[in-house]
Amino acid sequence: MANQDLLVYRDKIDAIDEQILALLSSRAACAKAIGHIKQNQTVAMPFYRPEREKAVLERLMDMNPGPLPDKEIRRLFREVMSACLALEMPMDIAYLGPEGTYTQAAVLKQFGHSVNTVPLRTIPDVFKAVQSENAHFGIVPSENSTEGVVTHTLDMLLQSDLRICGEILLRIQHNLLSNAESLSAVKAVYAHEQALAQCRNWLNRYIPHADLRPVSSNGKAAEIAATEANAAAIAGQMASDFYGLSILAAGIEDETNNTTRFLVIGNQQLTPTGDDKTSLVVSANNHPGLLHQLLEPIARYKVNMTRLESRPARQAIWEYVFFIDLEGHEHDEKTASLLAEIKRTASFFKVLGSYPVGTVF
Ligand SMILES: O=C(O)C(=O)C[C@]1(C(=O)O)C=C[C@@H](O)C=C1
Repeated sequence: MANQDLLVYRDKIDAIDEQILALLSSRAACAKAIGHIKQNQTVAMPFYRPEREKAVLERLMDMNPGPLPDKEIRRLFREVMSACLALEMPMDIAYLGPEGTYTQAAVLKQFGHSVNTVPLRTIPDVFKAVQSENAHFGIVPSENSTEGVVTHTLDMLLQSDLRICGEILLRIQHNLLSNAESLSAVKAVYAHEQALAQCRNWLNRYIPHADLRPVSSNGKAAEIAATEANAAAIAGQMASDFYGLSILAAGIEDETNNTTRFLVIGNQQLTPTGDDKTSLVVSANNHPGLLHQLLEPIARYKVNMTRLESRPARQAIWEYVFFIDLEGHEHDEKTASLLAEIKRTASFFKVLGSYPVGTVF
């Protein structure tokens, strides 16, 4: 009898799948039509519209009746839009490699699996690929749990004409990946030194006998663990799939809730979504109270500053440049007048981009 019920539900699922397929095909046809419209404009119209994608995903999560959790709805529709965008324009996305790193996971979280991902060796290489139009967008770490603030990215943003077109927040889960039979068989653990530091308590407790070996990236660690007997790597789920390693232990970080931030860099100006951030870089001749003078308008406008970073300036005329993230879009009225005030006091002022606030999902 139970089996009979099961068959009834399978029949229902078959019928529903047919409807989903028909609907997906209609959706894809609409995306193709949008692609033609975009292609036929006299003024170039961007194919990738992160602000629209954000609105689509949020609307569906708000409407979600269950039982699928919002996170799964987001993931499924993320992939639907990724496939639709690929019909309009196949996207090449450059990122800081190697494959299997958290940066690659960030690419897939933002763009889905239907893009062509291009791993590059350095952050300047990623900027160059986008600048020379060898890639549509680039993904670089900004504040990385494995490197802290990524100063290279800040330096490149200062020099380059590219803009920040998005931020990607990724919850980092460290796993112990290995082909060893068991934890007791693991003789060496490879990882970026920060990942080793973040898992220290767990490593001391469960594999105190293992030799800890820092390497340049967690992707590199996984590559070594895939070939060396009884070696393990600390890396994300992606690396386990990519290098064919088993997850010997999942979620081994001492501090859970570990989120890192990546930036999407490109040539695109995005329109406001109502929930945006603006990144800028400012400097002025050094004098007592300089920072206060630059920041005072932000307090007066009651705008939230989500980040402040100072970097030694390359040119000697300014000693420091300040990287500031604010809530709001440069084309919002309030943000625009705040930016105009900051610009008046600064001798150097550059908006790096206005883009939708990222979600941790
Ligand atoms: O609305 C658009 O402009 C589309 O191109 C459609 C669509 C989608 O599939 O919903 C696809 C790609 C864009 O990045 C945004 C949305």
